[in-house]
Amino acid sequence: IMSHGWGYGPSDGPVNWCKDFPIANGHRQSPINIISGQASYDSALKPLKLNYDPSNSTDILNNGHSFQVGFVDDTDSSTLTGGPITGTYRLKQFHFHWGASDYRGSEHTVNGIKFPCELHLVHWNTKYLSFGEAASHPDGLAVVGVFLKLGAANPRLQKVLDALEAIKSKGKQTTFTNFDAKTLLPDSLDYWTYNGSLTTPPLLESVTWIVLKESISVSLTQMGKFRSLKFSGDGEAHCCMQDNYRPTQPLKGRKVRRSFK
Ligand SMILES: NS(=O)(=O)c1ccc(C(=O)N2CCc3cc(O)c(O)cc3[C@H]2c2ccccc2)cc1
Ligand SMILES: [Zn+2]
Repeated sequence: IMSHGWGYGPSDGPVNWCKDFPIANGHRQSPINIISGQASYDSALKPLKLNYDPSNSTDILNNGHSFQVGFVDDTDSSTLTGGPITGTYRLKQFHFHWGASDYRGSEHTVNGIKFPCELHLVHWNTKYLSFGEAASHPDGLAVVGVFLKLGAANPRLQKVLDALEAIKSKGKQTTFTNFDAKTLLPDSLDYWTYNGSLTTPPLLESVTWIVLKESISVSLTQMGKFRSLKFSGDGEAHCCMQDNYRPTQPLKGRKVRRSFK
């Protein structure tokens, strides 16, 4: 895990990231507030194609600022194609951002509305040799964002949440195989898209964001499971993993397109 030095607390949080990562004040930073009435329909946008092979999931890791489920990405077996992107992007990992309360936690917002949680499925452009290489190019990454909305318990989340018992603190990792990430997606793949960045340091401006209009459900109890994780490592002062989201950033003239009428 990269040396942190950054976090979501009062001294190492988003307002201070610009000191070590000046690109924080760049022209294509994420997340943003999506104003639905200002997103223009683009008939040239293709449907999203997500082909995920469940046998590619490998592990689940508490990296000290979220937890992520990793995938083997040495072949084109779990890919994103179509949508606003050209070429083939490989699934590398998915992770979440969430709040300390049910009224915040998502990174993107819609008409100023915050959701309690947001899922990010991270893909990298196979025209580059690796994720790390792709991350330094403007068309290197594509992240699919899915909002989680309070409601009935989501059975498809349960396998992920049950695995959290084993990775409570920073640096903990356990095997996590045969997980079909496609089961986390809503029925509709209608989306908004815009050019942005990683929402965590190094905040690289290399992400084509694809934010789904339809949300998936999460229950209060399931939200409690997210919040049972720790930012801190074993033996360190206990620090609940919550509010691990970056606030929305200025649009700076960017256009948000939508794939749906
Ligand atoms: N929220 S997000 O914009 O969707 C996002 C996507 C990918 C990543 C990511 O996979 N990595 C690799 C692991 C990692 C670990 C860190 O401690 C860290 O500070 C950043 C990351 C990022 C990362 C992406 C690109 C280059 C270096 C690191 C992070 C966030
Ligand atoms: Zn993220």
